Amino acid sequence: MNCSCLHWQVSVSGTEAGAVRISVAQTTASTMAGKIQILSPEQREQWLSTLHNGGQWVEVVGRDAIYKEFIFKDFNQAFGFMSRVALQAEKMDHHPEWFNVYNKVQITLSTHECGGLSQRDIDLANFIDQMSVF
Ligand SMILES: C[C@H](O)[C@H](O)[C@H]1CNC2=NC(N)=NC(=O)C2=N1
Repeated sequence: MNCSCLHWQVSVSGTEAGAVRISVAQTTASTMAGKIQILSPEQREQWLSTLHNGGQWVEVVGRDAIYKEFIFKDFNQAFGFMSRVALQAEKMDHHPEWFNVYNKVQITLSTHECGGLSQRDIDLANFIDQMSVF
């Protein structure tokens, strides 16, 4: 399996009565080196409430993702912004879910690999915010 967010530690031990005890515990993603980790509640709260977040990314209800709407002067500006974001997304191998009508761009970020928010979403969100002001 390629998803690395949930890790289950299964241990099997004998009991005095001869039965087998199986205990299952969820371990933290941070024990798995090199895999993308889902953000902790503290990390997401910290980012969502800091100035790095232009203040307008919001958590999606019912899904572990963040969302923001951008309004530009016209389609030309909106599409220029999308082009810059697209190039960076491809470089990062991390792509937004987005919707565009004329001067409006709605963006949702989440990480498929772990089924939720990761540092990659925060990094891409920070880049997107930088690209939205010109
Ligand atoms: C197979 C490919 O590497 C993955 O699907 C990449 C591409 N773009 C991606 N984009 C996003 N948002 N999350 C991912 O986990 C992701 N993974």
